[in-house]
Amino acid sequence: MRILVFNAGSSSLKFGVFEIGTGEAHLLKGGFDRFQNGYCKLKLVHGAEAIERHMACGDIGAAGGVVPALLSEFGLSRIDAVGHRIAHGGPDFTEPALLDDAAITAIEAITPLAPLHNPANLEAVRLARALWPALPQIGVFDTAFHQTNPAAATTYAVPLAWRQAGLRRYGFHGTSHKYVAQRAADALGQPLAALKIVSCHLGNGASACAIDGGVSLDSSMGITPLEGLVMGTRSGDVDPGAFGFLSRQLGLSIEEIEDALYRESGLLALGGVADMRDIEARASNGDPDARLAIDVYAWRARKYVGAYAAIMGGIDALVFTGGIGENSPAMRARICEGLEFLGLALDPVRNHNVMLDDYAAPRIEKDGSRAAVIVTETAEQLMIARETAQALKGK
Ligand SMILES: Nc1ncnc2c1ncn2[C@@H]1O[C@H](COP(=O)(O)OP(=O)(O)O)[C@@H](O)[C@H]1O
Ligand SMILES: CC(=O)OP(=O)(O)O
Ligand SMILES: [Mg+2]
Repeated sequence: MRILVFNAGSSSLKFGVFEIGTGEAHLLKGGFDRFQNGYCKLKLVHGAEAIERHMACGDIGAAGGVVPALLSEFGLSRIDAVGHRIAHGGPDFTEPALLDDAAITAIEAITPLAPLHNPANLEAVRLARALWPALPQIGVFDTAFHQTNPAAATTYAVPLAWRQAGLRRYGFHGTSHKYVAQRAADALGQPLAALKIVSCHLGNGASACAIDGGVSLDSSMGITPLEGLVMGTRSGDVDPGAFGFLSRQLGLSIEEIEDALYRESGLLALGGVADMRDIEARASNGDPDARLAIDVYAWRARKYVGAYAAIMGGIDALVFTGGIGENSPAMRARICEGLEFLGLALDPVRNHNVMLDDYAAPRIEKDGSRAAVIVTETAEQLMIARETAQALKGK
């Protein structure tokens, strides 16, 4: 079965074409990012060929519109199904689902809980339904993997009426955390069931996940993808008392505060730009704001690694993935600083020599480090293709 996958993130649109059957083949990989002034960057991988293009697409919607032409350019216009990343599945979408009118209405209803994601995800769904009305469209949810989190992890200590209204923690990036945990187990040559893993998905959005025996135990994201780590434009953890403070001191409304926590916070607020590549370039030129942004980012991430080692009673492997986790040796080193007390020591040379591809998930801990440190590409698109094929097989 040939499956086209759309993965709209908060700063990028990724897509892939897969043949999933008795075997698995990745026929085309693509990613649009760095949207600026009506343009963006497109990276394609087709077999052994890597292609980069400068495209006249100002946003994720416009980028999606280019995909059919790319499929025909590479002779991949015949597809059998479309798989979609949907960030927030709320309480009802706990497994892959056929995206019919009723499902789309239900996902729209959750949109206020993922304002940077669900609208972009749904834009891709609408586009694909218009282009391929006869094909099944399947949604795969970021929140699904975290259903195993115990009540102790998902419960906010707030009034019962609020909890009854649906206020609870969900967790996101589940497709990625699930995939990289298995990659880590493969790299270690050990069964996933025997491992305590802390996975750090550090992209434009970022989250940490405690995975014990292959099961998600806790995620740093909450009812929305705003809680937890510092992100490109999102704050991560903030004292909820900030709402009252900002309302009294600055006269801000809840909508204004929320909007700023999603779109004007994180690296952008601290260092002036949302993209870690730019932050690192500024920091290496001595910019104190960029340096502070890196300090806060690493501190928060390290704090979650320690917390998750504590709730699992140890850590066998720390896994880095996502654009920053995969590509920034400096950030990996900063996060691992001082974690020797957990039996985790990074090897600086291995950390700097990481080369990633579909097959490599290198170990970068020092010889003798009790806990492993592993870097791996994530493969949300592949996971979505697998789950789409699986869902359709059951039909
Ligand atoms: N070589 C690199 N060094 C540091 N950061 C990088 C590098 N390449 C990508 N990144 C960062 O990865 C982040 C985007 O991650 P990605 O996983 O692609 O995003 P999304 O959450 O939209 O899927 C950006 O902050 C970007 O700067
Ligand atoms: C949930 C989330 O933050 O996703 P992304 O990293 O793609 O923005
Ligand atoms: Mg992403």
